[in-house]
Amino acid sequence: MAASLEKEQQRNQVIGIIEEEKLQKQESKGSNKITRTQVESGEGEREMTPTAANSMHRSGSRPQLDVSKAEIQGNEEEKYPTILLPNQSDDLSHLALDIGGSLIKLVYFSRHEDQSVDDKRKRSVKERLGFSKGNRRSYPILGGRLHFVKFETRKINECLDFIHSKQLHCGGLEPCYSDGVTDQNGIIKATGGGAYKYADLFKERLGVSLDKEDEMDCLVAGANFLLKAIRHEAFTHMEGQKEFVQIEPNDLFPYLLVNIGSGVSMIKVDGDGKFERISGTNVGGGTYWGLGRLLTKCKSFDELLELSQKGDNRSMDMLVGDIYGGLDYSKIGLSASTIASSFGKTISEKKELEEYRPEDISLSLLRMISYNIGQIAYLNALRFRLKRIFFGGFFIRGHAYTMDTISFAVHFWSNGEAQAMFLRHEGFLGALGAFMSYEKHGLDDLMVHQLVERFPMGAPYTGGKIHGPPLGNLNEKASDRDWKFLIYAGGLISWMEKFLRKGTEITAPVPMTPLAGTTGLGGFEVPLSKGSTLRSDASALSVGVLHLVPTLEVFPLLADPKLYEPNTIDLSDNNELEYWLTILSEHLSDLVDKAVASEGGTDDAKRRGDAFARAFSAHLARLMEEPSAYGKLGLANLLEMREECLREFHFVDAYRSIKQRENEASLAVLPDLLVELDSMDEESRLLTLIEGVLAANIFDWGSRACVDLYHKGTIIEIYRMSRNKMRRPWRVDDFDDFKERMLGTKNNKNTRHKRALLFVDNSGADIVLGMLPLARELLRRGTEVVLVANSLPALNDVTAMELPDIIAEAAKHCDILRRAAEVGGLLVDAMINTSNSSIENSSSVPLMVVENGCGSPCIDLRQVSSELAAAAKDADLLILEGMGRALHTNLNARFKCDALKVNDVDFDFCLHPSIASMFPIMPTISYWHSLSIVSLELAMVKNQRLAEKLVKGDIYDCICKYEPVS
Ligand SMILES: Nc1ncnc2c1ncn2[C@@H]1O[C@H](COP(=O)(O)OP(=O)(O)OP(=O)(O)O)[C@@H](O)[C@H]1O
Ligand SMILES: CC(C)(CO)[C@@H](O)C(=O)NCCC(=O)O
Ligand SMILES: [Mn+2]
Repeated sequence: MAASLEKEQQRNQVIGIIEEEKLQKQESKGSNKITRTQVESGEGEREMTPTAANSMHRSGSRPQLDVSKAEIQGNEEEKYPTILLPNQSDDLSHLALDIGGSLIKLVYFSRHEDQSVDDKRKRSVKERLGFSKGNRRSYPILGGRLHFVKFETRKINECLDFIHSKQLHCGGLEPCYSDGVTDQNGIIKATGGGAYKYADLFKERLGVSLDKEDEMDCLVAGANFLLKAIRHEAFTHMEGQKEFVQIEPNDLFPYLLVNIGSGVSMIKVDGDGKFERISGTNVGGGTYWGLGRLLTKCKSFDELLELSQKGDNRSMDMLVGDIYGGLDYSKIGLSASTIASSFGKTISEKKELEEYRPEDISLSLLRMISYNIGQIAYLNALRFRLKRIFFGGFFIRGHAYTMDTISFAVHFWSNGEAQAMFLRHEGFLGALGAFMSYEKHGLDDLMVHQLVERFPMGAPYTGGKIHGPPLGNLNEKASDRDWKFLIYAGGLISWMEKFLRKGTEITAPVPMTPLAGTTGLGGFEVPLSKGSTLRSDASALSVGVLHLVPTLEVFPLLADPKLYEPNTIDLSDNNELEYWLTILSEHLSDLVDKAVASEGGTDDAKRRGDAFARAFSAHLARLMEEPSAYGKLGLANLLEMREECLREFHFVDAYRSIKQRENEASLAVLPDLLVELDSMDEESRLLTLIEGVLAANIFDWGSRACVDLYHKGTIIEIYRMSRNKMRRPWRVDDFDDFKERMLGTKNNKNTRHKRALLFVDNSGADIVLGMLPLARELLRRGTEVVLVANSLPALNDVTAMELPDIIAEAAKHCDILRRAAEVGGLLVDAMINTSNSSIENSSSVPLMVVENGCGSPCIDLRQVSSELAAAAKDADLLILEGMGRALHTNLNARFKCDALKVNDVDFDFCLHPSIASMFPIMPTISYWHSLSIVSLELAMVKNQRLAEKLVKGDIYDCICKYEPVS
């Protein structure tokens, strides 16, 4: 009863919105009242320019934004003011379809509320730094997520159910009434033959019209978008080796696009919207699947492909050797193992179909078709002198052997001149292109740094909504079947329940990469069937959800964003990967304990903790088997995945209570520390401050060795112990040079820095006793300080949200901090003692807090928050603290201003050979000299065995490295 009442209310709301919008439209026809808003939002174009040739067609086809009550936010004089759409549903979704002969591909967009609240801190930062988000566009930016899903065309009903269950056909407005009531959002972009064939079915079942977009247009638009906007979208695949390539957007054209769907289209692409379909072949994916099904009685495409992995085509194919009595035909370059005639061997034998192994049939067929397509592609590339060939379409299905075969053909016939490349979103080109044909999505001018790809780590849907593929896909093949189950169960059974049931079945997935030896001159060897099972559906996990975050920006102080590589460690080295995967898996149980405790240790929390552990281990196992399963992976991505996985299992902040406890304990001793510091002269104070940063950075819950320490002593004991160990000279000790830059020499007083950005790391002692006192020193010297902290929790890192309270507490004991925080607008709410007796100079530089835009212990400076980007504009000193931000990432980053990197190096994360080796042999990073960069490396080594072995030092050794401008 209650439910139906609620439904009715919602329905009235929806109708209310629609009615209101109609009203607004009528109004706008009669007067110019809201035209500005309309023009800015893109909606106005339709109303204002009815004469434009195709405006009728195009405007009608666009899912509409609800612009009722729209108002300009912020300054009217701004060139591109942000428009607030109070009535626009946050869940506005757009859906586009590519309905092919074999598969239906869906790309849909879901908008998610900006989780960060627009709090006082944010507003004051905005005021002070003078920026407003989203000033790049003249219409509201659609931040949200792009999801990729596919269904078999023969099971179109499942697709319709899916769309219906998620209300994708009506812009995500909930609830949507397809039974008779069709709202104005009932138009969906669609491409592929099915856009024609199934138009009536969509109308009938969902009440929507399909707006047809040309298939070739869409393929090209999708490919161009992916190649320009997604980092490492393309890769080569030769002899089992996958290598990601980054192509410069201005060096992309011309190329040949070969889309291997049911049939094959070959398109010469010369630019955006500039292309020609130069060829095609009817021998394609449909041929393999169709013939294969008839010949092997396989029930699914994957089953057929899986069979091929155990096949030996020599029983089917006639080889050169079969014809030449075992000899090569070397005169024309054919080895005995070259296939002379696919399936040719079967003519000379008196065997019936049943007497052949289905495995061999499948392999023979796969090779015949892949090789043929590769060869035709090559010939067409030759016709137009195209060097690059990109292969898309779901025939490829991320299957190593298929890609190797195609690559071999291209390489062999072109003598290495042409290169075959594959796309991670292989089969979604057309659907993406259709999606992009909605105007004013702004998708076409989204830039690389505004897209973040995330893999659903275990939670197929949260809050009752499906966000990604179901869990079963981790090692289950029947993805489509699962979808159905989940849709119907959606809301009734939580995904967690399902996971817990499924969890026991999750095992390390089986590899599908045949290793070396697949190809050889003039022919192929039999694939090494290392694994007998085919990996779960490629689209399920090889392609993540694309998060569109229009507010992300490239950190403006990067010397050269093109050369910037955040990850210090290259995980494409298998030993590295193995080392880090092991570390993460060893940390897991400890992390789960923390996570469960953070949620009060309830039964529910325990179950989720258990599920999280299983999901994350499964991902680690998967990566161990197939390192490039998630595209090009850096350590930063790996660490972020862990945090994301926690969040998916609803662990908002696993270290919450630890952080709180440590903050309190540290704040309690802060006054004493400040008194101690104030009694020192400038020089010893600076040294003590740097020691303090190093010592306090010992509180790192990412490190095993440190975690063990915490069980043995109080925070303050450990901190004191840590500081007492700071005996100089440190293992590497350039402190004096740094001091000179800060304090100058007797004859030469150095100028102060204008603004320092301090990238802070952990909560507790690290921030309170380490970084805050350092910030205070800079403030005292007249340098503005911006504390840069995480947007979301990660390990025990302090977040931007938490900082104002910590600062307010600290400010109670310190006038310098208090004034600066006041000026920086951080103390609006805080109840602090306002007696300003002893400080004579009332003009203070501000202390500010900005969020960095990420939720991981590492930071990719190509994708930072607009706050940080704005704060960076006037900064002339950078201090990067902690191993995540200054070591795992950004160790090699080059900046446009002075940079000070403060790392502690701890056992688990940092003393891996690759990193440790950077410290004893400092010249390896000597190229810093060539830039105007001042950097200081401060490191503490926290493992005896490794310290001895690798740095020839002792546990808790410190490294302080400073490089002055040359
Ligand atoms: N789960 C699957 N079910 C069916 N076919 C699959 C599957 N996975 C991969 N394939 C292969 O992918 C092909 C379809 O690829 P794709 O979706 O790119 O083409 P399509 O759009 O359906 O076809 P066309 O563009 O020719 O109309 C199939 O013919 C088959 O070879
Ligand atoms: C007919 C299409 C374009 C449908 O996607 C595709 O299946 C295809 O390109 N087939 C090959 C037709 C040919 O050029 O021989
Ligand atoms: Mn197609």
